[in-house]
Amino acid sequence: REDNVLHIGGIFPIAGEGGWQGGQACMPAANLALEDVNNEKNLLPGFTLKLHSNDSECEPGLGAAVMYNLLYNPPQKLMLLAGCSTVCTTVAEAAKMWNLVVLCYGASSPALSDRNRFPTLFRTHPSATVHNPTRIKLLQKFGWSRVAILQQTEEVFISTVEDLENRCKEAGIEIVTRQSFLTDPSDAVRNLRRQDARIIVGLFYVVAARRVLCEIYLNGLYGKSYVWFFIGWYEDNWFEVNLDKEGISCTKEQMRQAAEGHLTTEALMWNQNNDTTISGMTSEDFRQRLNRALKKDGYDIDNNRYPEGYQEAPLAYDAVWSVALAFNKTMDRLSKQGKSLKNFTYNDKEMADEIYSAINSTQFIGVSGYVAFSSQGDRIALTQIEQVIDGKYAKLGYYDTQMDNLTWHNMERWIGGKVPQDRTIVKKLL
Ligand SMILES: CC1(C)CO[C@@H](CC(=O)O)CN1
Repeated sequence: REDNVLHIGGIFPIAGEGGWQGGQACMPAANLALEDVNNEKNLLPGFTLKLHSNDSECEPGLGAAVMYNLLYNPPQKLMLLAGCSTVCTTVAEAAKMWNLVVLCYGASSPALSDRNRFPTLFRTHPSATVHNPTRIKLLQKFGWSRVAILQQTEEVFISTVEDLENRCKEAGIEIVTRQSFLTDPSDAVRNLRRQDARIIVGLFYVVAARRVLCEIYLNGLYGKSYVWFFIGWYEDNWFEVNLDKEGISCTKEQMRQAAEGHLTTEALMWNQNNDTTISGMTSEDFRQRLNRALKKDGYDIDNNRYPEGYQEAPLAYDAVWSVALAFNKTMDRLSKQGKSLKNFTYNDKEMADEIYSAINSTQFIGVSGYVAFSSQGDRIALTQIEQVIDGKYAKLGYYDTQMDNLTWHNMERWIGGKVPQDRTIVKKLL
């Protein structure tokens, strides 16, 4: 029935070039979740959740236009889903004027962890700072107290490095130098060599990573005396592809040599164990269903032709479940006051606060793992550590920051057969 529908808005980055077109897989994932929550008989009984979506192309201006269209065209929306850090920043900063919760399934920018600027923002996508406690844990595990930082001057990496520097200070780890570059890393890498950097944390997008790796090779900053920390969400063979297209002067073999042994950290986005999640599926069941849906959309999954955002699809699926569970909780509370969500209007602050507190306390086992939000609305997530061994990524372990628990498989391999030192050891001549 038309009047028993709860409407939400969805802003997905699909077309366009700049940024992350993750809506290609995240929108189908969100639609699968809508199907599932609406089939869940004891969830929002008597009501149907409906998603009204449009494409932001990961452009904040277009994202704002999509938001206004969703808000100024009936039916009344109860909250907004959005992806891309730039779009979420714009939408979440404006949404408070309509008392709307914004749930971001694809936004990693640390700047979004700010309740003053974004009072109604929640995200199922962890902040990029989630890597930092893991980096510190690994530095401590291998006894490295002298590190260098190499970063690309992009907002997300600038704020991540600030968080990392604070954590290094707290842990008594010296940052011997912090080098940054916009597009050409050659000077920055040469400066690392001059400062005798041995343990280096690198923060850059994947195209810049290939340029850095070739400079590492040319400057000899690789092998048994060096350890590099890279970001783990590049594609697995990132250091062997696009070399001609991007004008990389190193050969595939040289890139492999430079890449051997580096460590990576990344947030876990797919539930790692065989948990039966709140949807009744395991994450592998979800993968099969998503693949079928994407094949229907024309993606040649069997030949590894994945849409962008495949990695983050569980975050979009769980975002819709978060909304349904929060609305369910809110409906129960409101019915005791003789009210209903279907009467929500944009200036109903009380009802907006009910929705906010319901989502704030939402926790469940999803296909992306345990879903819960910090007081800043950030996703609480596990991180995974890998190392390139013989040219392939091997899983070294996982870190649960909340519990300070490192699960380690003792698989790591060092080129020199022992843990590299974080500085040149000058032997005292007797
Ligand atoms: C892990 C990544 C690729 C980080 O950027 C996110 C997009 C964004 O923050 O704009 C999507 N997920």
